Amino acid sequence: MSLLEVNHVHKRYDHGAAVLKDVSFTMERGQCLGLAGESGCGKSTLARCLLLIEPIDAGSIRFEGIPLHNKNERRLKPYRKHIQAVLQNPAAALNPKLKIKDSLLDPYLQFGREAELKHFQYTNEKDFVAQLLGAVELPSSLADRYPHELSGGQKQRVTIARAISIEPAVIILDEPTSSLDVLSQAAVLGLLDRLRKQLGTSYLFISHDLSAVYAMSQQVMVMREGTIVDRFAKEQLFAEERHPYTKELISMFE
Ligand SMILES: Nc1ncnc2c1ncn2[C@@H]1O[C@H](COP(=O)(O)OP(=O)(O)OP(=O)(O)O)[C@@H](O)[C@H]1O
Repeated sequence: MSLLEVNHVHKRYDHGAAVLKDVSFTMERGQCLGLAGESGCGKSTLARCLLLIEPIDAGSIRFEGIPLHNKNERRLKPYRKHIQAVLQNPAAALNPKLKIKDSLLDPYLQFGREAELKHFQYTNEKDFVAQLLGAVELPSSLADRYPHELSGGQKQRVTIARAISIEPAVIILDEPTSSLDVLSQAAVLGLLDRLRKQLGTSYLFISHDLSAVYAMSQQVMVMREGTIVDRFAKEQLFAEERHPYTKELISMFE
């Protein structure tokens, strides 16, 4: 059984045109599945549907075979801990009024007891926060700072630490490095890759940049105007049977 199974999902915003059109795919355990496509094609909408923030209009989303789509909040709560997110703008993702340690503890306080941690151990707040900061290669001295006292790269590492804190099965990474400079981008991508291997987490890695998706993923999907037009193993990127749109995206980074 696949970890996450998306079947024939359709989505439109009120009175607007269809944004997701018959989207189907599966995600396997421990893998990074990439999703590339140009701005506005519906990638973030798909991310929000998978994070159960946006309802879908038709189709299904299953986690370990259990349907999640359009369940009420009470019935969804047990599944929210399995699917976490790291989004484009870390400044917006962190509450400016909370110290880093309090942002880091938030998911554990919400879901920790049910999370059955294997890699991190919770003995007390201070030690747990230090373990999380260590995992993303930040000093524990940052725990008492506020977000505005951190660089963009450090903030994004904090949002990654927060996402992994309850060891979710899936992390949706929606353009996680696009607000960072080139050096920080490479460092954060390297960190994400190491953490996936260490923790066995599955990633959906979303980017407009096919070369970043290629670098991170074992399987790649290409989206165009709300439809997945191509899916292939990374090694098949340059194969003749690639969709013409994939070839167009490849030509942009060659
Ligand atoms: N909350 C919303 N209400 C109405 N329309 C929306 C909403 N969010 C997104 N859209 C529209 O849905 C379409 C897809 O947007 P989406 O953000 O999913 O694309 P994207 O591929 O993630 O783009 P980008 O890479 O620029 O973030 C766009 O036409 C956008 O204007």
